[in-house]
Amino acid sequence: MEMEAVERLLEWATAEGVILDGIKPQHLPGRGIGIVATRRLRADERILTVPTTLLRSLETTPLHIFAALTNASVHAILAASMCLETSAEFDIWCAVLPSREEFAANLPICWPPSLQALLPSAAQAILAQQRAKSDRDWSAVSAAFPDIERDDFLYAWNIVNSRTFYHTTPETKGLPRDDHMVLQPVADLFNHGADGCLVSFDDEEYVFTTSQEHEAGDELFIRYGAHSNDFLLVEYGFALAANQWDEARLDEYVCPLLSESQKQALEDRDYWGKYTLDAESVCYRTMTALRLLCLDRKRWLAVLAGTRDEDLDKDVVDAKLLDVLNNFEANIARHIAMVDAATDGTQDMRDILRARWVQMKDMVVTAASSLHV
Ligand SMILES: C[S@@+](CC[C@H](N)C(=O)[O-])C[C@H]1O[C@@H](n2cnc3c(N)ncnc32)[C@H](O)[C@@H]1O
Repeated sequence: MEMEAVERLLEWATAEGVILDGIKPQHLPGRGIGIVATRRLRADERILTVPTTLLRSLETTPLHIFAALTNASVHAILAASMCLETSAEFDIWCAVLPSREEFAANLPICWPPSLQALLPSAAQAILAQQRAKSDRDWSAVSAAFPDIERDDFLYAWNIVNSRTFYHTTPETKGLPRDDHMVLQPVADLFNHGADGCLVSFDDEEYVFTTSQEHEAGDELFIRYGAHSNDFLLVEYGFALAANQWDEARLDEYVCPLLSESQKQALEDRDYWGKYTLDAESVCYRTMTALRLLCLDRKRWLAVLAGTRDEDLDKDVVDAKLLDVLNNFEANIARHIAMVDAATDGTQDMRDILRARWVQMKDMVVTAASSLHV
């Protein structure tokens, strides 16, 4: 995309009251457009202000669209409204949005099913939910607006999915949390990072403020949420190389080891499932389940009650954990081999997929090497 499109967007946006102070959009390799500092910035500087009048929300949706979709989600309404909009102003905004080809390459929802099937199970679960939501929204919109093409709707739906901001007004406050969303120009060019700028809004404006100092040329981020890489990959089409919120699910390796009665004991105490591994270690739930495989019930309960020191059984539980991690690693190796053998989709898709499995392998290897078994 040419830079003139960004220049035109800025010209229009500033004429409409958007204020950029010390920042500008810039093409960044591998991240599309992002926001960079044009000068040294202090912490607590207001760098971007977007007037509420420029937000695309439920309230600014033309009445006939809103009225035809009364039971649909705000996500569906915003996407339908994008499909039906014909103003020249909106064209200026759309010119900087990611292309359909970029979405097709990056977003798993657009991939061939054979590649989707090679996603880690946590990502597949997120994808299934996303698809259910988009199918529901498409049913509502196609019934109300039969002239909207499915491909156009899905493109708009993905734009809304990957670029909206949390926002409420007294009128929208009562809606479900998922419906508290608005689109806004320029602000939607911030990429995601852990140390993001601060965001806030009131009736008049949406405001972005630095949370720390930045040098000129630094990219500025906002935090989309405390998301794992599986979530980022499915919802936004990228994963971070270093992600403090990354995690992998261990359920498929832990649950089959437990008998019915052990499962019941865990369920009774709310320790069944949701076993996770993060960049540093496995969660307490996992250790509790694995401990049940190693100890008799009396001792296991004593650890839970705090009357038996959990370190007493550390070696034997760690050995069980190592078995689990080794099984996981073997499964990762199988998936990497399947991705390498795959011919469906594009090389970009397969590279994204492979990179995700390699990240998981790194997590498993790090966790295994910290065990002294
Ligand atoms: C709200 S938009 C941000 C602006 C976007 N880069 C653009 O060119 O329009 C969200 C999209 O930006 C990209 N993105 C955001 N943060 C990223 C990051 N840390 N690394 C790579 N891509 C990122 C993803 O494609 C994501 O779907």
